[in-house]
Amino acid sequence: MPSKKALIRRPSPRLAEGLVTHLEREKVDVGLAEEQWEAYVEALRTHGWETVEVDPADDCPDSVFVEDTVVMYRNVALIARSGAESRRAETAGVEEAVARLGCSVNWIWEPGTLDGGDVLKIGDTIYVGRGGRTNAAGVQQVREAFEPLGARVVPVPVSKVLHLKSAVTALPDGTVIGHIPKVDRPSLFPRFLSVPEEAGAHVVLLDGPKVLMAASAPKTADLLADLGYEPVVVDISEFEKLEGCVTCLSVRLRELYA
Ligand SMILES: NC(=O)NCCC[C@H](N)C(=O)O
Repeated sequence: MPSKKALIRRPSPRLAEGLVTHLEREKVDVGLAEEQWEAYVEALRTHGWETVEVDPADDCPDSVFVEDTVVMYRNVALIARSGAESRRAETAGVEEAVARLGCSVNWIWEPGTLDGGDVLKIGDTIYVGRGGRTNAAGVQQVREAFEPLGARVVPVPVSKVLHLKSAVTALPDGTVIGHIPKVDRPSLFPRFLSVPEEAGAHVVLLDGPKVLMAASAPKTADLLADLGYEPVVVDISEFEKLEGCVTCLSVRLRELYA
């Protein structure tokens, strides 16, 4: 029976100092962000995910975006090396957490850079965004880490948004969804569905037809409901001000041996 564990990390009190690259900086309400984070975690739990809290990294403003620190494939945790130097200290606590869960641990090494937000797995295909945070050496190291385990790595250019998964994610049947103005090459994906909102491109697969989505994409939620999915909606406005989305607040671990 596959495990359903999800790594999460409590927001830093310095969250408001988080990086912004493609957006104008807006004031972040840290108290509201904490409430939104609790509701996000509760939504995961309600749908059967056991949440595993990584030790907080209070000095790292962006540490809540735990997805960027590690990529899981089967039982292997590949510890990222962020393209943003200010985020590199975040990995220490994550490394401890995945080791405690019994994962094999591997690392992206210099000169490679990789943010987990650039990695989209669909079955054994691993799309890796080559953009502002992930370089060619990072892509190559993902190949070397995971292709011997049976994965196929497909590099994808990313120029319009922070990460690949800011542009596209995938529905339970593997259809890739994205908001066309933000996707560099939709034709790289075998099945692509365009959605009407940028935030509509972000779904976390919860269970069967249930998909976790942001409240900022109501038209996409309607579209997906019309296609037979069951959107579970959370408000993550304070994280969106820092270019975060629903995917980046957790790392789901589905194939642990323990
Ligand atoms: N995977 C993600 O979408 N992560 C969001 C990271 C946002 C953070 N402010 C950053 O710029 O790194």
